[in-house]
Amino acid sequence: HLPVAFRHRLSTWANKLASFFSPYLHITISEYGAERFSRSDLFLAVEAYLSDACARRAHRLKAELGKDSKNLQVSVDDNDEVTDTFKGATIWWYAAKKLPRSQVISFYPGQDERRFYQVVFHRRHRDLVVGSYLPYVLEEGRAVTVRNRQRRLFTNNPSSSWNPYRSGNGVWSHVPFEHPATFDTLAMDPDDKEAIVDDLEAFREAKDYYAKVGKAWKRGYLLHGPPGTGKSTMIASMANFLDYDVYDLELTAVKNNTELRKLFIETTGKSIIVIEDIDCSVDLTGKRKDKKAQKKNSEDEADGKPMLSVEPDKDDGTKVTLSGLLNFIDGLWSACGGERIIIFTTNHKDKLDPALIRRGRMDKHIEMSYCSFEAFKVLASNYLDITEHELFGEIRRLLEETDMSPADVAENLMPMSKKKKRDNNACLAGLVEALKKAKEEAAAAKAKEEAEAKEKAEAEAEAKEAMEKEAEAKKGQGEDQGNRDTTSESTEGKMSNGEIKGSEQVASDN
Ligand SMILES: Nc1ncnc2c1ncn2[C@@H]1O[C@H](COP(=O)(O)OP(=O)(O)OP(=O)(O)O)[C@@H](O)[C@H]1O
Ligand SMILES: [Mg+2]
Repeated sequence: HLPVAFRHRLSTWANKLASFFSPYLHITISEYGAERFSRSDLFLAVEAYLSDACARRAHRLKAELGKDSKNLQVSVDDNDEVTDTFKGATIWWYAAKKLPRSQVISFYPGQDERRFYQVVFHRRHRDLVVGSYLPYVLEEGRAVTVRNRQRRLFTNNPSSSWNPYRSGNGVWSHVPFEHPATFDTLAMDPDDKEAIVDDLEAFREAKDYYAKVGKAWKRGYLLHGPPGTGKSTMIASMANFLDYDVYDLELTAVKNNTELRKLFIETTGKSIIVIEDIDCSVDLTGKRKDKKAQKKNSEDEADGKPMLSVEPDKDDGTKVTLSGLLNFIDGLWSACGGERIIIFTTNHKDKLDPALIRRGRMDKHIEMSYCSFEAFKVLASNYLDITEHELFGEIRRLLEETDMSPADVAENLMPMSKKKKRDNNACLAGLVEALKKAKEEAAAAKAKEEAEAKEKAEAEAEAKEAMEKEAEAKKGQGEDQGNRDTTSESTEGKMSNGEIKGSEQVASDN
């Protein structure tokens, strides 16, 4: 029943009086910061910190299955107090919530309440708390969040459905990342594998080093090799090893370079950005694009309309260009955030533009090749739990002679039959059979190819012979003519002489 102004004044006096007698200071950290739309980073960090470090000391807890979390999150319940100590100072935390005074009926119950944490400490610890304790809480809380989060696999939405005001309609959508591949299950040469693991580990810890040498904290890998040799599996293993999110970028759904840049900006740190089958997904020939632009230019001129500036490399809003992609990986924008790994996969490394895969863009080129014996041993121990067998010798010999992808080898080691019990001998014998068959097929294909080549060569030789004959006939005619007209030396005759010489040489070479 008091007027508002008077009420405010009263509460200010009350606070003043309290602070005169009490030596304690309060800092409030509310859920929604200055930007009303997103939850404050500090609040989330405090929540994570308290649930990790101090929840054991609280009496009232609440358990929730966080949205992006793989396990239960226990945190301090509202209106409870927890105590923390930091460098000898005691700090009290309170969780509380404020209900809005407005009388508006909300569609989403609970949406309107504002939760906040309050940290209370003695006046003499002010500098300590503000200067070191709160930053420490922020850092710890972030680390806890990263540890507890469910890793995610993102894919880009088509730009027609981008809507920044609706959650779930951002530029990326995601599902939990649950690929079980690890470096232990990945079959490849052990030395190569170790080198890759080493490289990844070095990258993860190299924040300061990258800063020192003045490079953006990112690294590019190019995985190349025939189908079924484990390129996608390698990406999953890397993500699991590093504990990173994966952004699977579908280039065909990206309309232009601007969109590509936006997608990049929306990725977070600690992530792997993947473009699979880079040679197939988009036309990256810069030259053809130039031609198109030129054609467009000339059409514009033909219309007689005033021409707007059309630079050859300018993004005309229809396509991702090579230069756009180069900038995506290595331009100024690529330094936003950090701790990103960019991976391209391809079946044909030679089809890629050298600029795209130069060091600095794709720092490490990893070749995934057909199954070697070493790789086979990994598969055998994974699938059959064996490290030795009498058939290994034969398999080694066959693998050296035949190209078989790890995917095919794995398929042979995994008989999918519920009735039959898995029998190692049968599996390995089956693999030997398959290898023999593959070898025969390869030999047959080679023989066929050779026969075709031979046929072709023969046909060519025949054609040449025919040409030779024709030329000779012509020469004969020319000589006849020369005899008739001895005064003028025909240049044609010279040329045909030359031709004959040339073809004679080719024939003799053959
Ligand atoms: N090196 C490997 N180690 C373990 N498993 C493998 C390996 N290579 C292939 N596989 C098995 O074969 C399947 C196909 O492999 P993957 O998808 O990684 O091949 P890829 O190289 O990405 O092929 P593509 O070029 O066609 O995309 C996987 O499910 C995996 O189980
Ligand atoms: Mg693949």
